[in-house]
Amino acid sequence: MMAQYLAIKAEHEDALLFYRMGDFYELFFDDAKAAAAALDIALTKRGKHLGEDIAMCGVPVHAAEGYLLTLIRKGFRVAVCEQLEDPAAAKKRGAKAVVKRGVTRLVTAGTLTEEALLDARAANWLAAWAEIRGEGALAWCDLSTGEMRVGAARRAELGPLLARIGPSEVLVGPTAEEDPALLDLIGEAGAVATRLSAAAFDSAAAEARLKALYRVGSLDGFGAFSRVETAALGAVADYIEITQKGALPLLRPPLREAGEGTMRIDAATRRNLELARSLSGGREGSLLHAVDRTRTGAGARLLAARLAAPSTDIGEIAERLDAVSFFADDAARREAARDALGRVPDIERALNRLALERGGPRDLAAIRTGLDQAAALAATLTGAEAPVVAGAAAAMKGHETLIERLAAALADEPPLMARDGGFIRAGFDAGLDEARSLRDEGRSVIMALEAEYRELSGIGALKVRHNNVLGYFIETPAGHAQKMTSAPLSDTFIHRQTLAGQVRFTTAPLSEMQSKMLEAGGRALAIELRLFGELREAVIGAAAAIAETARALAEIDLAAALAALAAAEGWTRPVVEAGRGFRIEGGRHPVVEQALRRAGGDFIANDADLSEEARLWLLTGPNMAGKSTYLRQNALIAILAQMGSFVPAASARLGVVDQLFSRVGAADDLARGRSTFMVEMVETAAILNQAGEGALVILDEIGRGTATYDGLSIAWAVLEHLHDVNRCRGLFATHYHELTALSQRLSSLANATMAVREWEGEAVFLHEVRPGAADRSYGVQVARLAGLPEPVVARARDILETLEEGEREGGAKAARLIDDLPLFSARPAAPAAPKRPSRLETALREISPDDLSPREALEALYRLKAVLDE
Ligand SMILES: Nc1ncnc2c1ncn2[C@@H]1O[C@H](COP(=O)(O)OP(=O)(O)OP(=O)(O)O)[C@@H](O)[C@H]1O
Repeated sequence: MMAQYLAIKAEHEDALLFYRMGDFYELFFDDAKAAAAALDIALTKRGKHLGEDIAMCGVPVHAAEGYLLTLIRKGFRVAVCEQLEDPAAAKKRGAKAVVKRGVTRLVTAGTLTEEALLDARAANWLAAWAEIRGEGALAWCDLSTGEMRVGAARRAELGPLLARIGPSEVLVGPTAEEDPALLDLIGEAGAVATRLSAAAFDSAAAEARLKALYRVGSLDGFGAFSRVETAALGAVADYIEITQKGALPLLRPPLREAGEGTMRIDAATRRNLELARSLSGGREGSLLHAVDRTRTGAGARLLAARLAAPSTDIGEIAERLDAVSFFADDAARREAARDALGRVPDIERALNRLALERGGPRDLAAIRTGLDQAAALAATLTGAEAPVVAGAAAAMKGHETLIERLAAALADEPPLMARDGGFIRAGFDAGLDEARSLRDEGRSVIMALEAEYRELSGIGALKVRHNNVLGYFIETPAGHAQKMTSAPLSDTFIHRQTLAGQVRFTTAPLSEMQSKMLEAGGRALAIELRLFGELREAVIGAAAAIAETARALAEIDLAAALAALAAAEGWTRPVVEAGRGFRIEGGRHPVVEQALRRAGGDFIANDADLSEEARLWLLTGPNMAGKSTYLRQNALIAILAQMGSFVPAASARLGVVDQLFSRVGAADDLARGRSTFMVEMVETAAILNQAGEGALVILDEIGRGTATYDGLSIAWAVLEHLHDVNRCRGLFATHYHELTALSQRLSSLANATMAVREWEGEAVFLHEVRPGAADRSYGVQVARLAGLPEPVVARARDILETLEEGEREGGAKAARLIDDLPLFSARPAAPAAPKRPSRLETALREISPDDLSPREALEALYRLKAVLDE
């Protein structure tokens, strides 16, 4: 057995080998050590190999999925090695024959399909990056839903593309070893990199692989792909072959995605705007989380995809908005649709599990229920004019025959696994009904035998029981053993087993009945499995139409969810048009607004108008006044509008934004050995080099990470460049008030500020954006609010006053003033500061209590009191 193990393991060096032994998957050697540590399970020993103990650990087969998931999440790959024959068959070959085994599947992060291993509301992408002589292409595929995409991309575009897609696993060629920058990009996107051989990326071999994968004779029907695109697709196909061991998924034809057509948003901007994840890494706090009202997993996945890639096609955006309007205008239809959607299972994933021969009766039932609900839903959408809704409604119909067949065949609540049987409805198949009734009659015959044997033996405690080892048997308390094993009863009862308290027997009629039942049960299961296969074939035969229906359901779910969101949150339909307008009235930040509401606060709405004379806004204002929130809300409104959603504003009219950049003076990126300021500058450089006229740029306190004058100079030059060269729309928040003077020189730069009211020496933030420049920063007030010790606040206030005075009176004076600042006199409040004793203290010290008579003591007390009252 060890020889067999080692041979199989040698073919799967880079994966943990789950070696099936009966009811367990066992792991050996280093695999066992790694898995025991990762899963926190016991590490044991089993025999010796080359004189050393063999480390071993195991997981029960019925609970394997949970362990698999933990291992995959921790970055492992797992080869699942099954027993390919019945152990009894091996025994027939000889007592020492080893059961045949083979790897039936390689489980990796990008190739999961099981419901339990997947997040229902997120896609699971497997991507492949191919490069041929300087040209690159990325292919990406979701095995669980059958989606396949490909797009040419330059190396510089790969980061943003990976950030948008968020794959779990990226396949790369062998040269990636010498390409740490590529591996970094993949790591940053949160994916594991898997290296394949150069042959996997061979574009000529790729064609043959793709033909086999799609079961087509020619790829022409899919459109023309470049060599490098074909290579990337081929690598995905190769990996599917390796990991699925021959099971063919139901992939849709590869969809070509050119970079055009979607808003370009790089990884830093996505992080910054917290589109799919908050800065702390979770879903909570992200835009996606705040806007997700979908009722189905497929709807949630579509929402995530749209939010990750807002459109730049005005017609497409308008059509999507029409669909949302349709549901926004008709609350009754919306709620009816959402109710129906709540009952729709994940058809897409069920379909693909069936195709990969990993599906069970429950997946068939999911298709039955899903198609049935889809037809009912389509009936409520009649007369819809919005083309997206009308198109979806049409795609949701036409499955009557299949629904009827599945409904007639399947039990209402079928089991997960086909091999458990019991999922075909009674009355569907005469042969099955007959086998089942034979099996069930057997049970009543056996129960009748029990009564008969009780009478025969005169033992009232005699019982007929069943277990998996003996099958049916007769059991009596041990006290009756003598009687049962002597004549005349021993003629009927054949001894099987003696336990501490009981003795077990069988009889000829019982064994005979049992084998009849076994045979009938086996026949029933075989019939069920045959029917399962037929139903599965029928479903696979209609796969393309079912997939269409699934997509239509997701589309309706998304439109109805966005409409529900708009109705609940008071959002309005935006206008997205050609040109470079950007006019928002009463805009709000969706995430901050919801958080404030939960805390019982109100969000103050603000306008923005980046029309031609004021393309760039320079926003000054105190800390905590709401600058960052305002900047981001405008970017988020553009994203929402272009993904086809209503927006949190009283009105919004936007010229299409084709690139979006957002930067904040970043946090240290120590892991990559870069300082805050370096990161900030690298990212700013990317914007200045890339932003075109259709871009929207959001810069929050760029330049703050260095010395004041360096920072100011950089911010100044960046602003000029954005204004004169990039000529894009933008919002620029800064603490450098000096920059406000630029608005006189730069024709399209406007100053705006956050309104603050001073009240009893404290700053009250009104969160209102107004034209003009801030007069001061209120940093010291904020520091005080934050609980800085009072002496530090007082000292800061002194220094600030001195510096401001210095600034008014010129540089040389300022320097002198700083020299003059009474550094030590500013510490009077510090507890350790030396003080001159007061008169009362002096008087107290002069008293020596031991030398005083009671009367003198009283007089001293009067004296002290007098000093105090002086
Ligand atoms: N429009 C608004 N209405 C109500 N509250 C708001 C609004 N904008 C911001 N706030 C509140 O003010 C807090 C601070 O906002 P924000 O971080 O945007 O300030 P900031 O000016 O960028 O501060 P800093 O300069 O310190 O980064 C937010 O957490 C939010 O609770």
